[in-house]
Formats: sequence, C-alpha cells, structure tokens
Amino acid sequence: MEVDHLADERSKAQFDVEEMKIVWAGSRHAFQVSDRIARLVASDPAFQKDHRARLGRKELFKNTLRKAAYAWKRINELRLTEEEASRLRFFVDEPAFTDLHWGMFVPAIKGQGTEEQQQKWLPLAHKMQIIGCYAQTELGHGSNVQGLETTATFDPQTDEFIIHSPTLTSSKWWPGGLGKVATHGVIYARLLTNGQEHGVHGFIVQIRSLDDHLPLPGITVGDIGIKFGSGAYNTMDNGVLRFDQVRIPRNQMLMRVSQVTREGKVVQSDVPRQLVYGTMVFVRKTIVGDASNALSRAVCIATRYSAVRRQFGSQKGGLETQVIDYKTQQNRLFPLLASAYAFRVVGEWMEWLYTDVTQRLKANDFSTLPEVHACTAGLKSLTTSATADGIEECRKLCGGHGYLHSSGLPELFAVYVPACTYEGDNIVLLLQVARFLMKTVSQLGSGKKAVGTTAYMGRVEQLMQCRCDVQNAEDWLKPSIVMEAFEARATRMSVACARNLSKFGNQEEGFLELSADLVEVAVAHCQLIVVSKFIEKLQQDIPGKGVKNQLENLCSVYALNILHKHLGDFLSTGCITPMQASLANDQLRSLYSQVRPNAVALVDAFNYTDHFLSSILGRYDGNVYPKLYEDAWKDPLNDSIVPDGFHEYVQPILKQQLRNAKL
Ligand SMILES: CC/C=C\C/C=C\C/C=C\C/C=C\CC/C=C/C(=O)SCCNC(=O)CCNC(=O)[C@H](O)C(C)(C)COP(=O)(O)OP(=O)(O)OC[C@H]1O[C@@H](n2cnc3c(N)ncnc32)[C@H](O)[C@@H]1OP(=O)(O)O
Ligand SMILES: Cc1cc2nc3c(=O)[nH]c(=O)nc-3n(C[C@H](O)[C@H](O)[C@H](O)COP(=O)(O)OP(=O)(O)OC[C@H]3O[C@@H](n4cnc5c(N)ncnc54)[C@H](O)[C@@H]3O)c2cc1C
Repeated sequence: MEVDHLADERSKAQFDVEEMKIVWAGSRHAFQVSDRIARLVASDPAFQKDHRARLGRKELFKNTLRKAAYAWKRINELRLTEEEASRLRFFVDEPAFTDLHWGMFVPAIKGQGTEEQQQKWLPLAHKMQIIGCYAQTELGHGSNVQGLETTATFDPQTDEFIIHSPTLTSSKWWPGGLGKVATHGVIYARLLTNGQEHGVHGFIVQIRSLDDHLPLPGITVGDIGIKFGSGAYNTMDNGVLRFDQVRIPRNQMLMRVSQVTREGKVVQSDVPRQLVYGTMVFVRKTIVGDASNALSRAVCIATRYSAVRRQFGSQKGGLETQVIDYKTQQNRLFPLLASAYAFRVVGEWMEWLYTDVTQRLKANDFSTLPEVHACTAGLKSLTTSATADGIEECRKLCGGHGYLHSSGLPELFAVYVPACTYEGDNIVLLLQVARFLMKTVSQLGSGKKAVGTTAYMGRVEQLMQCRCDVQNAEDWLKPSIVMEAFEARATRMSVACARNLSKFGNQEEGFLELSADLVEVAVAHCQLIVVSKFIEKLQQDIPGKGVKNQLENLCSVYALNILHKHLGDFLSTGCITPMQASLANDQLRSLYSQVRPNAVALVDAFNYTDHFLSSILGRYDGNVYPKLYEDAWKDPLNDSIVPDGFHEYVQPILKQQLRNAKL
C-alpha cells in the first residue's frame, strides 16, 4: 500500500487546493488540458527522462530526436489542438529543435512576413515539411543587433539577394536547432541595395537539402559544442553557420516592415522599423510566464523536502524538527513560493498585454509598442534573474541531497540559467527599460501623459513628497500603502537619475557613466509592475474556500520581502522610515506563520506529476529516503563491485605501498 508521508501536511491546508489549481492554470479549461496532457506524457514510457544524465552527447541528442518525432506522431494521431500540442512539448520537458521551430521561426514569419509570404511558408512549417530556426546572433555580436555583419546584397540582374558572411565574427553562432536539424532559418543580415545600407532585416534561407539533409552549396554549418551542465541543454543543437555568397530569391526577405522592389528600391511600410525585433518581444513575454514554471518546480521540490527533512530539536527521544519550521528556512523559501505565484500573475497579464498590442498593430496603432518593449524586456530580465537565483537557493535549501542529480535541481538550474542571457542579456534589457523611463521622466513637464505601467509617474509631485502612513505592522497589509511606497521609490529613483543625467553635456556619456544606477531604477520599476499586477489580480472575484486569502498572504510576502531586500532604496529616498521598515519585517514574520500550514498544499496546487518534477526529494508522497537509497544502486558505477580501472590504476599503488611497508 502506498503511504503518503505528507498527508499530515496536506490535512493542515486552510484553502481549497482544487480551486487553487484552477487559479494557477489560468482557467478551468487550461487546468483540464494541462492535467490531461501531463498524465498522458507521464504514463508513456517513451517519454522517460530519468536516464538522461548518463548518456553521452551523441546518444543524448539521438534520444531527443526520437522523443521529438514520437511527440509529433502522438500530436497527429490524437489530433491535438495547438494548445494541447504546446502543453505536450512542455511536459516532455526536453529542450529540442522544435522549441525554436514553433517558438521563433513560425512567429518570425507570422510577425514579419507579408500575407503572401505567410501563405507560402506557414503551411510548410505547420506540417513540419520544413524545420526552421532563428539565426540572429553571431560570433562577434549578440546584444548589439545593429552590429551584425552578415550581409544580404540585392542583385538586380538576377532578382536575388546574396547572403554572405564576410568575416569570421559574422558566423551565426548560437541559434538553437541550427546545428544539426534545421532545414531553413530566418537569418538576420544587413540589407544592401544599390550600394546603400538599410539596416538589419530577416531573410528566409534554406540551409540543408530536403532530400539528403546535406548543407546547400555555399553553406558551412555545425554544432557549437557542449554547453553548461551534463545532459541539460545539450539536447539542443545550438549551431554555427557561414554563408559564401548564397543566393536566395528576392521574395524571401521578410517584407512586412520594408520592401525591396524589382529595381532594388527600398520602400518602408507604415509600420515602425522596430517590428523587425518583434519576435524577441513575443518570446520575452513567453519567457516571463515560463519563469513561474521553472521557479514553481524548484519551490515544489524544496517545500516538500523541507517538510520531510528533520534536523535537531528532538525532545525526549521524540521526532526532530521539520526543517520547514525553522524561521530561516521560511525566510528563504516562502518569498520564492510567493515569487512563483507573482510571476504566474504577471505572466498572465503579459499575455493580455501582447494580445492587446497585436490587435493595435493590426489596426495601425503603434502607440503602445515602446511600453510593451520596455515591459517585456524588463520583466524578462527581472523574472529570469530571480528564477535562476531561486533555483540555486532551492538546491541549498535541500542541503546535501539537493546536490544529487536525482533531486532534479542541478539539471533544472543548468537548463534554466541561460534564460538570463538568451533573448537579451538581462543587464542590456534593463538598460532598455531605463532609457524608456528616462524618456518618460523628461516628457513629464511637456504635458505628454504617462500611460500604462508608467501612469504613476503622472503623480510625480505627490509621489516626490508623500509620507508613508504605516503606524503598526498590520498597516503593511494594505494594498494602497504598499503601492504608494513602491511607486514613490520608483519615481524618486527615476527622478534622481534623470537629474544626474541632465548634469552631463552629452546624454549618451551620462547614460554610460550612470548605467549601474539606471539598472537599479529599472529594477525598481519592474518590481512595482509585479506588485501592482498581483494587487490588481486580488481585486477580482476569486472563488474557492480560502483561496483569495492565501493569494493575499503571498502577495504581501512578495512585496514585503522585496522591500526588505531593497531597504537601502526605500530608506535613502525617504519613502519609509527605519521604524516602518522594522514593522514591515514584523509583518513578514507573521505572514510566514500563516503560510507555513499551507505550504505543501500551495505547491500541490501547481499540479505537477512526479514524472515532470523528476525529483526524488519532491515526490508527491514524500517517500524520500527509501527511494534515494534505491536510486543510488542504479548508478552504473554500482554495476560491478570492483570498478573498471581499479586493477589497472589503483591496485598497483596499493601494492607498491604494501611492498614499501614490508621493506
Ligand atoms: C523559442 C522559445 C519559445 C518559447 C519560450 C518559452 C520558454 C523559454 C524556454 C526556452 C527558450 C528556448 C530557447 C531560447 C532561444 C533564444 C533565442 C535568442 O536568444 S534570439 C536572439 C535574441 N537577441 C537579443 O535579444 C539581442 C538583444 N538586443 C536587442 O534586443 C537590441 O539590439 C537592443 C534592445 C539592445 C537595442 O539596440 P540599440 O542598438 O540600442 O537600439 P536600436 O537602434 O536597435 O533600437 C532603437 C529603438 O528601438 C527600440 N527597440 C529596441 N528593441 C525593440 C523591440 N524588441 N521592440 C520594440 N522596440 C524596440 C528602442 O527602445 C529604441 O527606441 P527609441 O528610438 O528610443 O524610441
Ligand atoms: C542557450 C542559448 C540559446 C540561444 N539561442 C539563440 C537562438 O536561437 N538564436 C539566436 O540568434 N541567438 C541565440 N542565443 C544568443 C543570445 O541571444 C545572446 O547570447 C544574447 O543575446 C547575449 O548576447 P551576447 O552573447 O552578445 O552577450 P554580450 O553582449 O557579449 O554580453 C557580455 C557582457 O557584456 C555586457 N554588455 C553588453 N552590452 C552592454 C552594454 N551596452 N552595456 C552594459 N553592458 C553590456 C553584458 O551585460 C554581459 O555581461 C542563445 C544563447 C544561449 C546562451
């Protein structure tokens, strides 16, 4: 009979876990789809993944190809919808070329291709008759997109573009799926016509033959080599690609933003040039939602294990203390639990924001594009940095056992941590947010209304002077008080930076000199967005016994923990007093006591299967020790009692020692 070692923990929950599962999934429908597909994947031995770390690169990669092909077969056999197929790929939980095909190649064509181009290429991509990648980054330039060196020169004689890599540093470097699988790519290159340059644009280029998969003439392509962590992201074939005067028809330049005529004239559409960067906006918003997936997964493991693990405190031979009951453990774990929920909420809002901007763009309203760029860039940066740090903290929260591969945490960290770099280095992205904020501040006096997530700056005079109204710890539970403190902090930091910037004769020089401060301003603004979206969510009707109350606690934990971690900002800008900071800490401690009995149920609400979690420490039933013990014996080193190499290398040393001893 299966024993639930966490049953006692589950019985303490003060809310309806089933209803919380629906809040987490986003809707009843989303929950049902997720739940069904997660079970489907978990019950299919073809999707087994616990042996990954023991495979060499070639075997690992072949295994990924097999899984991706099998997943595609099941998607077709079961006639899964787009939503179901995407959930299936998510639960298969193995980075693969398909991520880039569906996640970037298809969106790039949708976002930057004309109607005609979409009609030609999308059906081929949707049926996977071609497999695409997104090839922007080069060996010499990633962040600086304007610095890309690959050229696309229009040849009016043949009505073609010549794609060329003029230098070593112009080699495409990093694109996922490119190394070994992609047949096509959206390639970013500088457009040259009639001897003039017209900036970076996307081009659909065939890379490999559809008959024998060999590179087409003029193309050199391969994998860039092993990446961080064994197994982990090495299931992906990140690639290198060089072009030697490769010709493509003129109609393979993605022409929604600019067109090149038969004569080689460049005609700009009425859409902003920045739409060439649109795929990055799309993926960044997806990455925000994905941060909550990765963080919740780590937190689920650390919470369940912290309830199982006992150390010290035994009274008269009784049970020792569960480590989750130590305040230090709570102080490290519960803010991460709260962040997972906060990022879920902000990820949901991001979906709304993206849908909104897409509709506006269709109607030729480009007004919200700068703000959407700032939000996606900033929140991508904030959530991925916090998640990468959070996963590592969860590993430490699990003590020594967290370092075992079977805890699920090392692989999760290795797969996740590049999120701080891909789709824009997190610092580079925060500097984009800072530019947007400085622009907003500089326009405040000109009568231009601050809108959307910067609307609070419209109240700059009030926010520069307001005094925090906290008199006792419970006051920190009031959303209006928290909001004002965060708005005042972000405004005061922005205004101070703008004033410092204005002291420089040259704005760009000032921006470089003050960039470390500007990053902090951007972080303050992004944290405010997360807090405000969480608070907004709580203004909705949320059904289910105790569900709203739990979310309120988590929202307060998120906000007050940020306040504590960034106390320097709040105090130095005079937004709160030292006494009020101390009251915030009192309140935080009290909130931890309220979260404690609900902690295991709050992670159950993520509804993760044991297959997906892939962690002995995070098992649903909490049966950790027997399974850890059992798992150790499965290691190939334990296949034989005396290891290979012992007689060859170790025994001679021992024998030498014995001989020496006898002498
Ligand atoms: C595929 C994954 C699918 C789903 C994801 C789900 C889960 C995640 C799991 C796995 C992920 C798997 C794989 C990861 C795949 C990774 C792919 C990549 O990394 S692709 C490459 C990404 N590269 C970058 O992000 C480069 C970063 N650099 C830039 O974005 C820009 O160059 C930069 C923002 C730094 C701007 O450069 P700059 O030269 O300073 O300015 P520029 O002249 O270019 O722009 C001026 C003007 O434009 C505005 N602007 C800039 N970017 C955008 C934009 N994206 N949208 C709208 N507007 C933009 C900028 O603010 C400025 O405006 P103003 O003139 O000031 O008004
Ligand atoms: C796993 C993975 C998958 C990827 N997949 C793809 C893909 O599918 N397609 C693709 O095209 N690309 C892909 N990339 C590339 C990725 O987008 C770039 O690596 C990323 O944009 C960062 O650029 P970079 O490597 O040039 O970093 P750099 O810009 O060289 O960063 C190095 C350091 O310089 C700092 N820095 C740079 N510029 C500034 C500045 N202006 N001010 C202050 N500091 C600065 C950064 O903060 C960082 O600390 C992938 C990368 C990884 C790791």
